[in-house]
Amino acid sequence: MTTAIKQAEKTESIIKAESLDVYYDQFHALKNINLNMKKNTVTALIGPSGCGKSTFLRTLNRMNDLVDGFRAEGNIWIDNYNIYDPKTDVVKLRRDVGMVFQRPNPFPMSIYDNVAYGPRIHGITKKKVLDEIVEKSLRQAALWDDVKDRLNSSAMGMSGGQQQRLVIARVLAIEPGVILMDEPASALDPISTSKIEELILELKEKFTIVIVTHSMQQAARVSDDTAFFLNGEVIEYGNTNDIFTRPEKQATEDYISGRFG
Ligand SMILES: Nc1ncnc2c1ncn2[C@@H]1O[C@H](COP(=O)(O)OP(=O)(O)OP(=O)(O)O)[C@@H](O)[C@H]1O
Repeated sequence: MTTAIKQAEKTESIIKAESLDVYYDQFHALKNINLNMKKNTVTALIGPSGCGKSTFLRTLNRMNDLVDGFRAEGNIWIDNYNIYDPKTDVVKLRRDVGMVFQRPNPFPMSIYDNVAYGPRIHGITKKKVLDEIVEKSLRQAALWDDVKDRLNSSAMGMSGGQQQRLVIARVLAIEPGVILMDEPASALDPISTSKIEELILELKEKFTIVIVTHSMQQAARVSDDTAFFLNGEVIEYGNTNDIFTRPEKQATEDYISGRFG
């Protein structure tokens, strides 16, 4: 394969929102969103509270379907399929598009069983295969060395930062292409936060990541592209370095310099 082709593959867009409008009953929560995210990149969604970041993130694996009064118009393409097509297999979508929440939410079971949970649900029963998946996922989540001698201990005995990396390992075990993260480090101490940030940078080699964050420093450290949301609209979207050093819109500049939000 030539370098040019590899490069083209790397920059191919994997997530595309086209004229997306979202409503909660009469409330117009997202207005004409158009974003085009490339494979193996990290996109940060920033903006003040209530501007629609989480709503947008949750439309990417149809988590909002469960919310009363939710309605989406427009299209979201992930890996060339329209996820709002009525024929979409939502179970498969959620396997392809994993999600990590603000508070670590390990299941009350062993470390091993947390990671093996998804593969088991998807029909994998052979111990040897599960062992391999568990080890690989824990290694990818930079947790293997911490826990390899206590795989059968309860996940509830881990620190908050370890629990969040375990949750990431649980997501990785089902081999998604895309990982959504909703403020994944906001409940963690600074050391655990920097471990999660390092992990994000490693994971983007294999996955495409979309992260909601309230930390401008975090967005600047981990993301390639940034979308600035305000009142349900994307005000500015582009290369993170450009957005942070020479934003085109006054509102973006005001937000990133801490003048509101
Ligand atoms: N289930 C819901 N029903 C009705 N309105 C909702 C619902 N979820 C969110 N909203 C509204 O949609 C708007 C966007 O909310 P959203 O949670 O997406 O914002 P956000 O930018 O992620 O905020 P934060 O940074 O505080 O998490 C807000 O006005 C919120 O009140």
